[in-house]
Amino acid sequence: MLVFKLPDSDKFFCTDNSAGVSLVSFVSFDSKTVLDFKGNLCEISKEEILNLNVSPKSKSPLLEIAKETPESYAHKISQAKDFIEKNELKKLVLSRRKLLMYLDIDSEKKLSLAKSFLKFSESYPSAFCYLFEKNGEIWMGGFSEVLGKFDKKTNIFETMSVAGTLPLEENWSDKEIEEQKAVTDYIHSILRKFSSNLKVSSTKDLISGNIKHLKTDFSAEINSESLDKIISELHPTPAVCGFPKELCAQGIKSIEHFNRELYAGYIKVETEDFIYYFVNLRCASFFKNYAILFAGGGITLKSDAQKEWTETELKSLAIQNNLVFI
Ligand SMILES: C=C(O[C@@H]1C=C(C(=O)O)C=C[C@H]1O)C(=O)O
Repeated sequence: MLVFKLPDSDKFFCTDNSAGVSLVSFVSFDSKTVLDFKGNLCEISKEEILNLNVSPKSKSPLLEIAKETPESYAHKISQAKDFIEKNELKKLVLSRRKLLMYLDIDSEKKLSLAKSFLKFSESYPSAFCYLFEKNGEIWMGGFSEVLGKFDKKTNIFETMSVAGTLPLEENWSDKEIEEQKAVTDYIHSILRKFSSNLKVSSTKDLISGNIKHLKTDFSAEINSESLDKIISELHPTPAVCGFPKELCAQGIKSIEHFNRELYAGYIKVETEDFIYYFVNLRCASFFKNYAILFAGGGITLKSDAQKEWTETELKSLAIQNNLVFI
């Protein structure tokens, strides 16, 4: 079962499981896992979504997940800074998992994932939002960061550099500006190999609920045969990993000590006119009595551990604030 909504659209879609095509695929952060959803895309109403029976069955081994605290995260941030210094990097994106026990919230009520998905979709109209259940796993997520959007008719490829995070009322500092520039420079260096007419926008604010990011848009005419290569070169961008990517992915693994799974991977969606690749952020996996929320942020030598913790707390509220218990 999969339901999703495209950015700036109020229509919901599902896949009909028919054999042959797979128009939606989830690719993990390390690109090793690909979850294909079979069938054509069909519109689905809110009423039909509410009738879906999506309830987590499995209990994941809770004890394996050490509880992250501001102190333990500060220690990881200092390890990330050592790694940045030693390897002369611009940034490294560190993340954490937040455990949310439903029973702690309200023991009388039950989580409704269908209602939560609809509320989440309403709260983030410009985001790609999804909810799926496959092979006993349930994930929900959504964000407006696009790794790629390819127009099949015009061969125009669009992408964006999104990084830097602050609460809405705060002003940008050099830390966020440098952090986002590292992503912009990286995307630029790849796209210019594939297109001679690359257009780059000015940098603007991207508002996402209670926080904002810096965003630069790219547009380029490409050869359709280059599409897969462009995506594999772009992913993971320094918005979710770092540069050079293999070294940074190794550093992240040794500091974070968990498998990111689908978090910070991407979701490929093919429609009649476009092929989209959405960055899988602001997401969570759901179990019988708790959810694991994933959130991270770019670390530079200028990072303040307390602010980085707050950033992950604010990011995890995208999911947390939209959970509906009935
Ligand atoms: C890593 C995440 O977000 C990414 C990292 C950002 C940052 O470092 O400021 C901002 C937006 C996203 O590109 C996340 O939401 O977990």
